Amino acid sequence: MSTSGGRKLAHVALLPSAGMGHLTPFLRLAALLVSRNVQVTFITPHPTVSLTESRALSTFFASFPQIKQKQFHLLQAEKNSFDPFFSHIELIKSSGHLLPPLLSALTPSLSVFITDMTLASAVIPITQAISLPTYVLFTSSAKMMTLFLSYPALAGSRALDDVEETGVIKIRNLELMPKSLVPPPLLQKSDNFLKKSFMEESGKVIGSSGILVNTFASFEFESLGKINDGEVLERPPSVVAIGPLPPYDSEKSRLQLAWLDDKPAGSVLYVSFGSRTALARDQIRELGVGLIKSGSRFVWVVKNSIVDKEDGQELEEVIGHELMERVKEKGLIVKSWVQQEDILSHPAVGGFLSHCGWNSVMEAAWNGVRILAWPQNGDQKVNADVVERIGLGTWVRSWGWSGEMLVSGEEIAERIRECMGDESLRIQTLGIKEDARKAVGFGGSSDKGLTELISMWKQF
Ligand SMILES: O=c1ccn([C@@H]2O[C@H](COP(=O)(O)OP(=O)(O)O[C@H]3O[C@H](CO)[C@@H](O)[C@H](O)[C@H]3O)[C@@H](O)[C@H]2O)c(=O)[nH]1
Repeated sequence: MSTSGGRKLAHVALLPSAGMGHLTPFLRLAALLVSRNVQVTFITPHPTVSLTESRALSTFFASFPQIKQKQFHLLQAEKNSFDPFFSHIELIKSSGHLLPPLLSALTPSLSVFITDMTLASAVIPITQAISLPTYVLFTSSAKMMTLFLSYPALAGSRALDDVEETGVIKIRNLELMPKSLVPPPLLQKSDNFLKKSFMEESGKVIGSSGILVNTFASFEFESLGKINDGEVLERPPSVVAIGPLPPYDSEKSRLQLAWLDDKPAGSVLYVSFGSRTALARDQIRELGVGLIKSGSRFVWVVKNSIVDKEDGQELEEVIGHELMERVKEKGLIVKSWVQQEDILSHPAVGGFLSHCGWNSVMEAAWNGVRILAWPQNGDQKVNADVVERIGLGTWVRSWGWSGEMLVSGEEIAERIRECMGDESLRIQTLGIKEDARKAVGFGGSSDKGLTELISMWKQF
């Protein structure tokens, strides 16, 4: 705790997990806290997995000199998972014992620590040992949180065995969750990273001082209400919706937008599957065919490998010469990192073909851009379900999980036409944008939630 003009300031340290899907909400939260007169120390696991993460960190610290950066040098470890981001999460966790000296060297002493839900089991025992109140930032939806918090209990009962027969999961007093929404690794008998992570982290998150979640009350009213009313766990930690976490100024580059500038309002479809999802080569090509046949204008971000450092191929090699030429007639196609916020906030952009990574969902809500959902992995079907129910977009459930089927260009084109031509969806998404802005605006639900937390932290 420190003082400014005689008033107490809270001092908060943040420790994010691996990948832009986890780093971005932590950076946005740090920026938001600074704007609320909170002193922030940002702990950066070093090295990062992707170049994009290290670039985002450099830009961030250059823009926020008042935020103290502390590098957390990770142990050298063998990669033991097929997914580099999962390996890195393991590495951060196994380096956890290096945190105490780093934390005790921080001045003034910390009021609160905030970490990611994927790191809770390594961090919370350490921070509890030094009586440091620790919160978890849940970077996915509140609906996904219902599954996350109840998973150990489900795994300990017959619920997961019965799912093959019943086709649904029953989480205490909640509406039944169809098996088709649940990430398949969570239902496998064999051990895997996600299952292990849900088992280990969930219990520790339950013992945290509270959970912050990047969503807002009117968007996920039911899930938030059920968690806080004790209908998921008998005694849940308090869950506070603080989203959508707004982008900070230096996230905007305004570099790539010339192509969009002369396009009619709402006429362009933005196509991206987030920071770590590469479609199979044949699916990428069918998607290209679909985009052309849809007749829509588009900006398409092609991703060919999970980690950017490993992608040495040229765009033309990935999508083929002929398709490349045809695509150029109607669209802008890129194979590098784009500033998604620049694109989604551009008036020409009216639709988003998205995998429904939760940050992308919140960014679409923030900008009032309708989603055509094409979830691929993990939490993304649960998120797509939220999107569809609230009226932010449409979802073709039959497209399945990544790699389950090859979705034809013809089918993709038809769905794009439907989504982009849906006037009522356009109007609904504008209403959601208003609600999103209200939630974080002065006196809004997320604003109030964060304000209350900060005043409590000042007392710690
Ligand atoms: O070229 C790009 C690609 C992505 N982004 C940004 O990167 C973030 C990506 O996050 P998200 O949309 O959530 O997707 P993933 O990168 O796939 O995120 C991972 O983390 C999320 C949060 O836990 C989960 O919901 C996802 O399923 C998981 O894959 C967003 O802020 C995007 O705006 C860009 O700015 N430019």
